[in-house]
Amino acid sequence: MTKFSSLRGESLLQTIQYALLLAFVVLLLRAIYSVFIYPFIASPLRRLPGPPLGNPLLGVFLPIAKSEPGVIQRDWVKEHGPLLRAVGPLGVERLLVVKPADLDRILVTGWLECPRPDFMKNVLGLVAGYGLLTVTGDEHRMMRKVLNPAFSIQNLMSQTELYYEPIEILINRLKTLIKEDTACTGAKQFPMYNWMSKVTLDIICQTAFGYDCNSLSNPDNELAVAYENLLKLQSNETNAKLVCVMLLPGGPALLRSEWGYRHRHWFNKIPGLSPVATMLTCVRQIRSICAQLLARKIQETAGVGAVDTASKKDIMSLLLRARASGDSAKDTGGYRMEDHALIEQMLTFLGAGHETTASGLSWALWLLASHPEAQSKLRAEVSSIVSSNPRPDYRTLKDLKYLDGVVLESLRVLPPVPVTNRISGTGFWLNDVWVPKGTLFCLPIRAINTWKEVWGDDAEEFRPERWHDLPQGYNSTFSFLSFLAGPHGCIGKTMAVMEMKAILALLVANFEFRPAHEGQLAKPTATITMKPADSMPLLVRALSS
Ligand code: HEM
Repeated sequence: MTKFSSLRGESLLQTIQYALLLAFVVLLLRAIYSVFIYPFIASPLRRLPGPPLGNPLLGVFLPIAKSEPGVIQRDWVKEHGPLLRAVGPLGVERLLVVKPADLDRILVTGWLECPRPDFMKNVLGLVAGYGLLTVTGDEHRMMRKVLNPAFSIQNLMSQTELYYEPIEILINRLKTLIKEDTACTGAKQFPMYNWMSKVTLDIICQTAFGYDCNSLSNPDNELAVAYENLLKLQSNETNAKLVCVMLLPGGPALLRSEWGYRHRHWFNKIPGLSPVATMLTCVRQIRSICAQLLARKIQETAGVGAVDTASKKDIMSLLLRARASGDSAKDTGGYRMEDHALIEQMLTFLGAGHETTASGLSWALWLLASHPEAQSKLRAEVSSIVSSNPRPDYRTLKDLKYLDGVVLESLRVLPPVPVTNRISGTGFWLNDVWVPKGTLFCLPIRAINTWKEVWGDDAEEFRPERWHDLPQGYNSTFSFLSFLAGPHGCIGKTMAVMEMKAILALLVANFEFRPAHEGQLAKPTATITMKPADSMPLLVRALSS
């Protein structure tokens, strides 16, 4: 009996060994097929034009990593046309799509079949909360329906006044620092990205949560410090490391879990992965501040402390009032945003609404500094308005034509999000090309915004006037894609444009901006957003009022 069971045990062990060996061989063959055979001879996309396949293990990874964000994609479009294939590491194919009809298929008519890829949702969720940026389908539709009223024109109009306190603090701080400068030249060099990051953080805290963060005057503010530490981590390298951890089986769940957070110090022991531990710490700090702010808001909305909540214009107060009255649930078939989901949205607004706008403003200031004639024209337009009304309202800002051109043109030429991705959840025909399930789409925003076929030969130049006489081929949805388009297009677009206008109008009316030194070049770098690697040093001269 014992001999019989030991024989059975041995043959079971042998069977397991054979099964494991077989599984290994199958996986190996599959990997060899995907990397070395499929993209070269079997893929239905292989006949599309595109850059050379290069090393099968790395694909186009190195040229992308070495190039300025969005520029290599632009060069490929120039060389190979508006629908091309590039093969990334391990044979993963991506389609670059530029033509309006193709973008419409991916972003609008077929948006449900083309969601954000998992690695993108996981990275966005980790740094900007598991809110609107990470959901899709019905959940997204309902969430967006609940949030839309907070971004309505009517609400934005009533919020515009909230921008001005932080902007005035910024202007006074810059003026004081220029005056205190021992060189006394009337001008001083400032890392403008850092200042734009502070003012936009203070504005989003006011407009989204009614919270006075005041990072401009109080650099020790807990939220400001956590954000500063998080932003310091941003680099191509950190992004690549984070994506690698996210691609490991169980990686996203580990980073999201309480266990992962408690054992985050282990990342410090793995060479090169310490930024992951710091990132988890910063995001936890930001999340817990959001939870405290929400708890306070819920108390206010319940009438505790006799606060006049009806007059509060911030997004959170509005969402809580709608939730308490049951209005939001009526329109969304009973969908109710619970507290934990609201905290994730708060993180999303902070992440998506702060750094993007700060980058957009830094690039606008750079373009104005390097185009003094455009800066003078803008000053001529805004100075008289600002001198008679230092806090221009929504309508006044909207009617300033040259300011409008400057904001749109800088977002077109140097978009804060230079490239984004989607994935095909099912196989489908795109024109006459069969796109297999699982194909990555690279939407090269910077290349689309400067596509010569639409914008003409001077497409890459900064020329705000072009917005007053748009080219014939201009498509109002797909030729300027800085905020993307379709159901996942930026919910904060109008808010961001208004905020940029208010800040630029007041800055240009009060200061002159020049390059920090002769021959200065912009140094864009990107993780998720494209920001200046050197924090955009500019020479700032205070203008006499
Ligand atoms: C200049 C400033 C901004 C730029 C360039 C920008 C750009 C974008 C882009 C390109 C997307 C789509 C990303 C993708 O799906 O791949 C997006 C989505 C989003 N943005 Fe913005 N954004 C800006 C400001 C804001 C502001 C101020 C807020 C909110 C306060 C905001 C909130 C969001 C949210 C929640 C989404 C996800 C929308 C959805 O999936 O339904 N953004 N933004």
